[in-house]
Amino acid sequence: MKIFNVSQIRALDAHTIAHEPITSLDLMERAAKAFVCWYCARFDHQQTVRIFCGKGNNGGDGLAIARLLHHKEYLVQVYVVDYTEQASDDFRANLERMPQGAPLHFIKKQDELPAPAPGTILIDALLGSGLSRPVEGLLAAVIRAINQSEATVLSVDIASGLYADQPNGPEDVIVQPDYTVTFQLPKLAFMLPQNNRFIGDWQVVDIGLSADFIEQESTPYYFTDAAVARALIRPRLKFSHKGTFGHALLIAGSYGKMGAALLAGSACLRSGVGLLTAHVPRCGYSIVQTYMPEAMTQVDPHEEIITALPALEPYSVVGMGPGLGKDPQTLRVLEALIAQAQVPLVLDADALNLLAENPALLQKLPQGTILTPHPKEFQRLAGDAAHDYERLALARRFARKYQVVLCLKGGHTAVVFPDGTVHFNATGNAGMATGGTGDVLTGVLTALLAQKYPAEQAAQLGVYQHGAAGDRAAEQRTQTALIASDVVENLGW
Ligand SMILES: NC(=O)C1=CN([C@@H]2O[C@H](COP(=O)(O)OP(=O)(O)OC[C@H]3O[C@@H](n4cnc5c(N)ncnc54)[C@H](OP(=O)(O)O)[C@@H]3O)[C@@H](O)[C@H]2O)[C@@H](O)CC1
Ligand SMILES: [K+]
Repeated sequence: MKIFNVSQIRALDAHTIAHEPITSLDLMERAAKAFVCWYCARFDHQQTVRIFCGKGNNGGDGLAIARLLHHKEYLVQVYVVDYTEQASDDFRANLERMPQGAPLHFIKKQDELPAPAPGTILIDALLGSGLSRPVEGLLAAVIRAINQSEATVLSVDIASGLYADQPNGPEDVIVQPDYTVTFQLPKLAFMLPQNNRFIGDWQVVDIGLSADFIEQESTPYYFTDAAVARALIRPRLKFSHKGTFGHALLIAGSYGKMGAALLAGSACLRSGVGLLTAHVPRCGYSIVQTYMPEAMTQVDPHEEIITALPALEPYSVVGMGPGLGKDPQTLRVLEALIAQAQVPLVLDADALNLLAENPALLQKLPQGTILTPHPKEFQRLAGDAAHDYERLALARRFARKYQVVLCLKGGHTAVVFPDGTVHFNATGNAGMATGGTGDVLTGVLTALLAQKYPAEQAAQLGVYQHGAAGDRAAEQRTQTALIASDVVENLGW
C-alpha cells in the first residue's frame, strides 16, 4: 500500500472527482458512509455520540456522519465550532442537509462547550489533512476539552491538529484519539513514534479513490500489510532438499549472553533455513548442542568471546551480532568478515555498535547488507535527529550512501531500501519491546537470505513475519507476558 503526502492526497481526490466522475459532495458522502459502517460495527445505540465539526471538509465529513448516524437512530449531538466566517462548499451543503430536529449546536465561545459526559463517544471532525498552521483560540480550547474528557475519542481521517506529513511543534494542541479512521491510505504521520499519542488504533477505510492514480503516482513511502507480505512468500517446492534453502552461519554469543545466540539460532531454524551452523565461544558449546540439536556448532578458540572468523566457503549467508560484546578481538572478526564475505550479511546489535565506533567499515559493507538498528543503535551509526521526520530522512540518506537495507526497528519498523524507499511494517506490538526480540529478527532475516530472497524482500518479509509472530504470541500470552522465545514459537508462514 502506498503512503501519499498531503498534496498527493489532494491530487488523488481531484483526479477521482474528475475521472470517475463523481461530485466532491458525493465523494464526501461515500467517505461518511465508510466511517459510519466502521462505527456501527463497533458501537451500539446505547452511547450518545457527540460530533465536533470544523468548517472545512473534515467538518463536512462530520456533518454527513452525524446525519447518517441520526437516520440510524443513534443518539447524536452535533457541535459546529464556529471559529471563522469561512466554510467549505461541501461543509455548507451538508449543513443544509441536516434534518430538521437534529440536535445541532453552534459554539462561538468556549463557555458554550457541553459539560463533559463520561461514557459518551466523541467524534473529532474539526480539522483534517488541510491543517496549515498550529491550532489556536477556540479550536484549541475545544481540543483541550476533548482530551480532558473521559470519553472514547474517534478522529475522522486524522487527529485534528496533527500534520499528516510534517512534524508538529512540541507545544501544538492536538487531539489524542483512541481511534483514527482514515480514508483510503494511511498517513505518514501514523508511522512515526513521536505521534504515538495522536493516533490511537488507526484503521483505513476504502472510499474508492482512483486506483489508476494510486498505481501511477510515485512515492518513497509504502506500507507492508498482509497482502504485500503474502505476495513476497515463495512456496517451498516439492522436490526441494536442504541444500535448496541454504546454509547459514550465525556468529553470536559471549559468556553470559548465550541466550542471544539461541534466540537468533532457533528463529533461523524456524524460518525455513536448510542448515544452520552457529559459531560461538567455547563456553557456548554444550549450550547450543543441547538447546538447538538441529544446528551444528563451530567453537571459537576463545572461552568467552568471538575471536576468529571461520572459513566462509560452506555458507550462503552470515548473520553476526547478537550477544557478541565489543572486544577488540571481536572487532577484528567483523573486519575480516566484511572484507572476505562474498555472501549476504545481516548485522545486528554489537556488530552495529562496532560499526558505529569504526565508521570506516561502513564504506566497505557488501552491497545489500541488512542492518537492523533500534533507534539508539541508529543514532550511534548515523547521528542525532531533531525529530522522526529528520530521522527518516537520515535513514534514507544512509541506506542510499552505503547501499544497504536498513530495518529501523520501532512500532512500525521502517525497512529502508538502498534506493531510499521506505516500507513501514504493519505487524508487531508493544509486548515485543523486551530483550531478545531483536535477536529473533536477526535469525529470521538470516534464514530468508539463506533461501535466496533478495535483501530488500528478505527484510520486508522477515520484519512482517517477525511482527506477526509477536502478534500471535501476544494473543496467547498477553503483551505483558510476551517474551522473545514466544515469538520464536509462533514463527511460521
Ligand atoms: N482526501 C479525500 O479524498 C477526501 C477527503 N475528505 C475530507 O477532507 C479533509 C480535508 O479537507 P480540507 O482540505 O478542507 O481540510 P480541513 O482540514 O477540513 O480544513 C481546512 C480548513 O481549515 C483551515 N485551517 C487549517 N489549519 C487551521 C488551523 N490551525 N486553525 C484554523 N483553521 C485552519 C484551512 O484554512 P486555510 O489553510 O485555507 O487558511 C481550511 O479552511 C480530509 O481530512 C477528509 O476529512 C473527504 O471528505 C472526502 C475525500
Ligand atoms: K479530524
